Amino acid sequence: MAKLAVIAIGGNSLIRDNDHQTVEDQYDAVCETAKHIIGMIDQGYDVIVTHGNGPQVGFILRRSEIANEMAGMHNVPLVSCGADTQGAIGYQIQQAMDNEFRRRGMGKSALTLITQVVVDSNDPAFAKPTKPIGSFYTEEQAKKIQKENPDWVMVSDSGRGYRRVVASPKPQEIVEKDVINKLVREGYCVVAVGGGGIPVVKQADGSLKGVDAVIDKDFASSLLAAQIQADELIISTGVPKVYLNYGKPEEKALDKVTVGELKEYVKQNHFAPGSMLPKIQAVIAFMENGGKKAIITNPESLAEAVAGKTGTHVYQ
Ligand SMILES: Nc1ncnc2c1ncn2[C@@H]1O[C@H](COP(=O)(O)OP(=O)(O)O)[C@@H](O)[C@H]1O
Ligand SMILES: NC(=O)OP(=O)(O)O
Repeated sequence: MAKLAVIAIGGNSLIRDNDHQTVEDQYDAVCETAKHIIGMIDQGYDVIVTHGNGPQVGFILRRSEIANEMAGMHNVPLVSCGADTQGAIGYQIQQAMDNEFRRRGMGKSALTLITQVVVDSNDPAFAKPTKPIGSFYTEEQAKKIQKENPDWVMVSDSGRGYRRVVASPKPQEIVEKDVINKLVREGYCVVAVGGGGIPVVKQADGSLKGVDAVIDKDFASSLLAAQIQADELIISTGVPKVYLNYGKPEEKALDKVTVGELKEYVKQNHFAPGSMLPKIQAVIAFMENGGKKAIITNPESLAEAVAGKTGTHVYQ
């Protein structure tokens, strides 16, 4: 029987560097990633592909703001920018997967599901933005931008530059989880929970309403994986493995690690907040909610990682 994996692709891992940020560059990265995901499917996996949107949602929001400042165009609310990324990135992944399925005569197809994710309107995250979006800026650029936009909150993003941050409430419920579960178990490759899902709150009468925020896609993917009892949560990001003392001379790769050991390493501050820490927290949450195994690796190592040859493997 096929194993069911939720595989979460980082928004940053779809953008190779500052010189490769166009939609076409991103599609090239998506096509590469699709080949690696198919390398997993070949090994007997059914997959739900989830993806980030940090850079992309920030680009769309900034375009809207500039169009508003320069041409008086209406602003696009952040929640709609997030929904736009779900469609645009989902379209690219769906097309790339389908082209590859067809090329290899695999008789499978991919489809993208608009996914809403319920958050708590009283989540303290609304008062304390933490989710980096959009471009990376140098310290000098960040100071200038902050002066021009006093309402922005900017932080240093894991030593990679300065970025604008927005509210990132915790996901509580994946609204479309039953249909996602049904479709993947029928054999579709389902693209869902894009950008962590479109954040919505439940109103008194039970109706849903969008809110301006960006949900962490690793937390949302972890919740989805636990709720549909996926066998594995796989997080695909910019590094082949997780490291202790990352970026220091005594850096050490983690090959196999237990949840208990990971919790100890979190206490020892081995994982940067805003980048690796949320991934580790998402993996711990999945494992504590009944998950059997999680892997963290980069897109090009996916097939080798599920074969046990690389990546960081997390066990109970
Ligand atoms: N301990 C660590 N081990 C490995 N990578 C780390 C660690 N701490 C921070 N990182 C950084 O976190 C990055 C992943 O976070 P990020 O780029 O924000 O994710 P995403 O791929 O979801 O966009 C890695 O590429 C690496 O630069
Ligand atoms: N929404 C989200 O978590 O995006 P990134 O993976 O790009 O940070």
